[in-house]
Amino acid sequence: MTAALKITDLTRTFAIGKRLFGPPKARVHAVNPMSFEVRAGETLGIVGESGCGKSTLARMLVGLLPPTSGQIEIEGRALDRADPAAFGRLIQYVFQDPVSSLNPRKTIRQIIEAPLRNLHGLHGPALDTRIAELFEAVNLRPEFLSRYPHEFSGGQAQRIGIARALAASPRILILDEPVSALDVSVQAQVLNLLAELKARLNLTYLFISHDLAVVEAVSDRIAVLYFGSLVETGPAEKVFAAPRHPYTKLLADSAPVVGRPLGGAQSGELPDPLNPPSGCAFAGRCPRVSDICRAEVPKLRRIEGDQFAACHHPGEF
Ligand SMILES: Nc1ncnc2c1ncn2[C@@H]1O[C@H](COP(=O)(O)OP(=O)(O)OP(=O)(O)O)[C@@H](O)[C@H]1O
Repeated sequence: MTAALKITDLTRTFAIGKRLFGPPKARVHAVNPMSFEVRAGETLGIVGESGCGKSTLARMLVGLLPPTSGQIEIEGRALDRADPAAFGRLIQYVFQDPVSSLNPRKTIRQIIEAPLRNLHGLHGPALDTRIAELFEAVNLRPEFLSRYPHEFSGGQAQRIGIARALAASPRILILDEPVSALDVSVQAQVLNLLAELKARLNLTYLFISHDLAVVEAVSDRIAVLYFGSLVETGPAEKVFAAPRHPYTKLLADSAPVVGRPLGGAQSGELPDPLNPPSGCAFAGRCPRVSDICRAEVPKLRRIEGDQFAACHHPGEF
């Protein structure tokens, strides 16, 4: 079956200390050659501590940032960066901070209208019908359309953000910490809405979050990122319960409580992104480190069933 989303050797570096002539002084490797697939109808959770490359990956996937190299395919079609509307019609982004992601000078109607006009050329009664449908889909009252973003609570604003993303009729949503800015009481409502929309519209989700309990609850599979690389992927019920990569174990051990972020895992030393180690990037923090770990970057390989890890000593802890 064709994957909903497939990335192949996707890479992004950033030049630091640019000079007018000649090469930059240094390069940060934000995303190292990364390959994975997301199956149709699946939710892939993406976790990892701050700076591991989650946002850079997400921004490449929605066409906001050009990759340094590699390929992005949606439903078997390679995305062409020369055609940003092609990205827009297939893959959309829901932002972490719902209120500030909405233009404060535009009414909600203007915000929702833009993708319908620009990507689908809708106008007149067809436009009105589609706006009404979208508002109903996210359980918002039609009279809200004439209001401005600051008049809404976080939960309502996130529903508007979701309606705006759906206006493009995408196949895939990138949900970047979609509930972490919301009150706990509202988080479940928004998560339920997302689950309902996914089933109804046959969507595929990438769900990025620091909150392991939320990721575990909403995902079918989970991908763990460390220092710009995928270090483990597998079924949601396996990855934290029976981790194979020592970094996943560290995350799982440090966030046992629902709603608790990845606090404890931040205590170790991350390598210097300007001067990455020659072997495994986790070697400096790993209790099972050996000579091969310092010499050779481990490749992501199948450990058991659908569980993959990039470790020279998987599960040995
Ligand atoms: N525009 C940029 N210029 C230089 N370095 C960058 C740029 N954007 C990101 N980076 C670097 O790339 C790496 C990955 O950053 P990224 O923001 O993707 O991580 P993240 O996992 O999303 O973190 P967070 O959860 O804090 O948003 C970091 O080392 C970061 O400093």
